[in-house]
Amino acid sequence: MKLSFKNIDKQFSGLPVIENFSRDIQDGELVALVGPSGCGKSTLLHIAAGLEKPSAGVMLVDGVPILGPDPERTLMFQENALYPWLTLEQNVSLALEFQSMNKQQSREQAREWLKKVKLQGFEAYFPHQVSGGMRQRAALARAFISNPKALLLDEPFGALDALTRMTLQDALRQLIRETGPTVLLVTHDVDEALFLADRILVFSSRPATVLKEFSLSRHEKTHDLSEFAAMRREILGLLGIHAEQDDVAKLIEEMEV
Ligand SMILES: Nc1ncnc2c1ncn2[C@@H]1O[C@H](COP(=O)(O)OP(=O)(O)OP(=O)(O)O)[C@@H](O)[C@H]1O
Repeated sequence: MKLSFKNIDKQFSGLPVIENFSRDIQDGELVALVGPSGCGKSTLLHIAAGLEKPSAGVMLVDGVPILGPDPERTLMFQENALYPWLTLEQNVSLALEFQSMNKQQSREQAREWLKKVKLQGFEAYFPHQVSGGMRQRAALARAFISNPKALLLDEPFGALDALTRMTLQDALRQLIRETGPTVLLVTHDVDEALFLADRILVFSSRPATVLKEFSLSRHEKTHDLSEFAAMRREILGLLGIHAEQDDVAKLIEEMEV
């Protein structure tokens, strides 16, 4: 599924948030949006989801203007993604029940997906009975179960500790490889963007415009980001974070000496 932002402007009560944003996200591409807090990244995601209408310009899906939300374009948030009164299995199966699949088939598929994200044995647990990382695994299963053509991820692992985040990034990358959706990923984590993305758009503060675009699609990805050190430093610099403030940058610099 190709997502096209065409000359998008967005204001909230006269406050300009997005100015003349145009980009095509190709079928199967993963594009990360990074930028200062409050610059308008989530707003772009909401426009792609059909939850917000642009003030000017048009949002196209495979060349056709979108009319509103659609399960083909699935949004996933940082937290509160699961219903606390439903078990993990019920939470995951609900995505299919909403699409009118019968309950028994939905539950069977939910169990399959929970297995894929390594939650076998936790089907009957409620969200508060498992860890934050396990909740986000279940949220990933729920996002992928309906086989969306586009995934719109808003800081999906932002609330997790660094180690859990890395295992979840691996799980996400595996699921993306298996199912091939187009992905827009909003993240504050430059390393996450470098690890997952084919392309990174770095935004200015509000109103959001693209300061620079980085292409990574030809690189083989690992969590060892030394290959990306220069790009990483440049992105952090564009965001106003300099090496002396950044522990990982310091570490990489020490390694380079
Ligand atoms: N529905 C809304 N009504 C009014 N203002 C809004 C609405 N949604 C977003 N805004 C405003 O638009 C601006 C951009 O918000 P947005 O959530 O898109 O930023 P962001 O880059 O995703 O921020 P963060 O990284 O902190 O999540 C903010 O000033 C926010 O208050």
